[in-house]
Amino acid sequence: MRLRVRVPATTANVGSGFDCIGIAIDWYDELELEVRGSGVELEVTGEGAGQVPLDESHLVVASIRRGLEEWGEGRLPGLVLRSHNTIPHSRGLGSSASAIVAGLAFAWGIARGGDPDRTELGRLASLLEGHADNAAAAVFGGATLGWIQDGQVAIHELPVAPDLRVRVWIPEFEVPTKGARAVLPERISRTDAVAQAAAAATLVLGLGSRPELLLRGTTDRLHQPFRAELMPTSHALMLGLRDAGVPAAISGAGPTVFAIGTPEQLRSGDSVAHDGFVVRDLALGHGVELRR
Ligand SMILES: Nc1ncnc2c1ncn2[C@@H]1O[C@H](COP(=O)(O)OP(=O)(O)OP(=O)(O)O)[C@@H](O)[C@H]1O
Ligand SMILES: N[C@@H](CCO)C(=O)O
Repeated sequence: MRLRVRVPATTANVGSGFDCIGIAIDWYDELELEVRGSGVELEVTGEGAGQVPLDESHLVVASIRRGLEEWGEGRLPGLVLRSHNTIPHSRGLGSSASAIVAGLAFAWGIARGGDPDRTELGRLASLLEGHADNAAAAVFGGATLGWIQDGQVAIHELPVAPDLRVRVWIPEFEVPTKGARAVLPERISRTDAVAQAAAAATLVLGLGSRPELLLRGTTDRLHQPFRAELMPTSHALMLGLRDAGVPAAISGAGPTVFAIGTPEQLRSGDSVAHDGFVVRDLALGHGVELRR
């Protein structure tokens, strides 16, 4: 059996939607899987090559195993996995969620065949990742609202106006998500909670049909201020872009800076200095694809 998976990069939080709003972007990892013989053989090219493990602890292989426990017989068959990675790791572009979603899509193909049930894929991917924002977007594509509460996963696709585009500013340095979560406070004030809820609702309106609300909708009091010390140059760039009118936020747990808006809104940041960052203009992405 041979299977192929194409899985998008994602940005999470989008400022106000911490741990619940995610957006897929048209930037993909491509993976091929051959089910044969015994043992696990891995070939990794591109991002993470020489860094990710080449045994069963590899995140894609571990996710295949987990998916087979859930949907199949549980036993990991002999595998040859070729992973062509373009999504940078630990930069806030959802590489770990993409790897988990890819592994689960393969598991579905092995155990069940046919198109994956996206709700089921999103549920398990969110639980494996620990939060649903990147995982939901990687599974469904476009923009999603996804969260985990009391062990239950809820995912809804969000409407996005067709003229919205994405720009990312990617630095060389990495910030592992684990470390970026460790600096977050356990509690926030009621004032901040109200501001965050209002901003997240405003973000949904902005994405759907009112781009002039995106600048307000991408404000945040829950994570970005506390993570600034881990990524001072990203934080300064994000603030500079916002001063110029660009709806910018830290992408996921950082350190990439992300903006979504009309082409005109994104152009308003063209003169903001961004030394040390590589800029990419992108569209929204499709959800994971599984092919034979
Ligand atoms: N394609 C992949 N294959 C194997 N392991 C991967 C792959 N992509 C990511 N990983 C693992 O996930 C780690 C990166 O996960 P981490 O959560 O720190 O960052 P991220 O997912 O890129 O960013 P964010 O969650 O902020 O969007 C890598 O160091 C690697 O261990
Ligand atoms: N919502 C997550 C995204 C990173 O995976 C965070 O900000 O920690």
